[in-house]
Amino acid sequence: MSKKATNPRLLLSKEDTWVRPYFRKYRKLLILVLFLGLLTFFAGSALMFTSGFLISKSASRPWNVLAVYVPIVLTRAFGIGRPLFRYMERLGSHDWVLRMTSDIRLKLYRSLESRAAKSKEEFQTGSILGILAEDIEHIQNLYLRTIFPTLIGLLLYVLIVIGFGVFSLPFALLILVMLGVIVIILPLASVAVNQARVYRRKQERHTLYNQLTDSILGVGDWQYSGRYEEFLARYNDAEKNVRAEDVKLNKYTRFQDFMIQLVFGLIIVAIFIWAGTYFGSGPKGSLNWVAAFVLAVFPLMDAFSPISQGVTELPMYEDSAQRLDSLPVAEPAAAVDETVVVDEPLVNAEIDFENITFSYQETGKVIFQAFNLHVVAGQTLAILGKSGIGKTTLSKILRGDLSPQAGRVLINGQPVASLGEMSRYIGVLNQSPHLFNTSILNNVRLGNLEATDEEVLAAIYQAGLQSVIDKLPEGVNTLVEEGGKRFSGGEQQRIALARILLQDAPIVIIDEPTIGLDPLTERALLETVLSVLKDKTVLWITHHLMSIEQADRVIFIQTGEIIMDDTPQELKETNLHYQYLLSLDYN
Ligand SMILES: Nc1ncnc2c1ncn2[C@@H]1O[C@H](COP(=O)(O)OP(=O)(O)OP(=O)(O)O)[C@@H](O)[C@H]1O
Repeated sequence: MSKKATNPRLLLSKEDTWVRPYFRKYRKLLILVLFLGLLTFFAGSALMFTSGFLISKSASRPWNVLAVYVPIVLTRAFGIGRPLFRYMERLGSHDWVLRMTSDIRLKLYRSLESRAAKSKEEFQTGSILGILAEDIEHIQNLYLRTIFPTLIGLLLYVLIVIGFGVFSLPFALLILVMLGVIVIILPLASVAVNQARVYRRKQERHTLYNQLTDSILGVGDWQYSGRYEEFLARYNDAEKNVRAEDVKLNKYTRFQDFMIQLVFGLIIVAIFIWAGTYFGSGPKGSLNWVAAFVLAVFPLMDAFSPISQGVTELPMYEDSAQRLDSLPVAEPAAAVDETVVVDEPLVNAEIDFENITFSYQETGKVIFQAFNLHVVAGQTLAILGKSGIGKTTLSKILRGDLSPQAGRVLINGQPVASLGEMSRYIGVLNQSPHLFNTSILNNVRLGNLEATDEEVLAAIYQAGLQSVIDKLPEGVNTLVEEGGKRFSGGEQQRIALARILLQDAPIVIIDEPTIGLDPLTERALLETVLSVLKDKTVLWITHHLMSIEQADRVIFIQTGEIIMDDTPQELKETNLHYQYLLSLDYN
């Protein structure tokens, strides 16, 4: 968590970069929404006012038809106006919220994408799901349930007090106090009582998300180890905590609603008495105003009652804002003039690692120290080395997912950082490519969304999937099912390979895609992969030496240095260590 995340009052403070900026950005729409909100309540109140007047007037035998005709027209006008304004206000406020959510989602995506490789390590899947599912929705609700109703309620509060002030100052003061209980005292009391509770509930929900996703991702292992019951019990316990907080909060909400209704009842009685005395002392017909005033107050209840609930939820929004704020700030894209824009597809790409020094911040362990490597364009380079020596780290440095503390990485003489979108340059075939729950065709098309069906099919067949597809009743339109489980490991890798072929990047990193495959499937897959990628620059990270003779060059990394570097044929003849590795692999 960043330092900012511990700031107790982040929401809407100057440091808040997730909520506050949108106030300014869409302020005109905000003003319009507030105005329409006010008009809605005004029309509702005026409707009841004119209706009350009309009923009373009609009952007192009006001396002139115009005395009822005008209120009838007004009743109609306000009756139509109220839903119309409400509709427009809803339209406006949701438009505002959707615009803002879309901005926030984009910002969130950029933030996670800019450090895609790191985000996965820094944030648990559950946290990210929590942010996507809950926090953004909370921020939406912050506007719809708290900010808009509170602002409209406060504005109405002021207007009503001023309105009564026109007739009678003492009564306006009484209304100021009584409505103040609903608009100010009850919300503050609710925050004081529930703040910690709302915050705790949010935290517990978040823990629940983390636990649940973590456990579900490993549900198989829970079952295999015979501890499924324990898993369920743990989850139920965590959920029970959340529910216990919910029950307490609901209890308080019911009490609060009761208090609001009670105070409102008192306000109505007060207005009834005041209007009776105030207008009753005039000429006879003046009593007509009593019903008008009393009825006009009823619709206003809808304006004031949501304030307490909305304000109570503030700590929850605060927590969401803090969590969003703890996300990495998206690294700004390199300025266009510094970015090398390549319009033509790159065919050849050579790679240079120059004096790379790298250690993971978390452990401080130095993985590379002044590491140098030049890879010729079109070369297939096999990278060997003990587990944990840094082979995958090297590929991440090449992709720019990790930045070295010293040195630089060049592709065709250009620093990787200045190249912009890396998928134009590098494709990756790793141990577990993700297949989405859609057709084979769509999964492969991900490599290049512009590709025609013919191009997609060509890539599929090149990846050696013809015989697999032929057996499927729906051919390339067959769904791969979640995570690709409709297909075997080797077949999934071939689908991923087709995707890479379609992507047509000049460099491909192959990071042990054959793990878990039987030797025959492994050999067949490697043969396809290496032959279809033979014109590209390939960095092939491997433990197995199967098919290694197809590489142009083999290097062996040990404690951050290259201790072996030659063609596989030369190494086989001259290098004892390599011969030993070969003997291990083939025995
Ligand atoms: N995010 C990380 N934070 C801290 N240390 C890490 C991180 N990722 C990897 N490491 C460590 O860095 C070292 C190199 O890891 P890397 O995955 O690059 O090794 P590798 O050679 O590809 O291993 P393998 O062949 O087993 O896949 C390991 O000791 C690993 O524990």
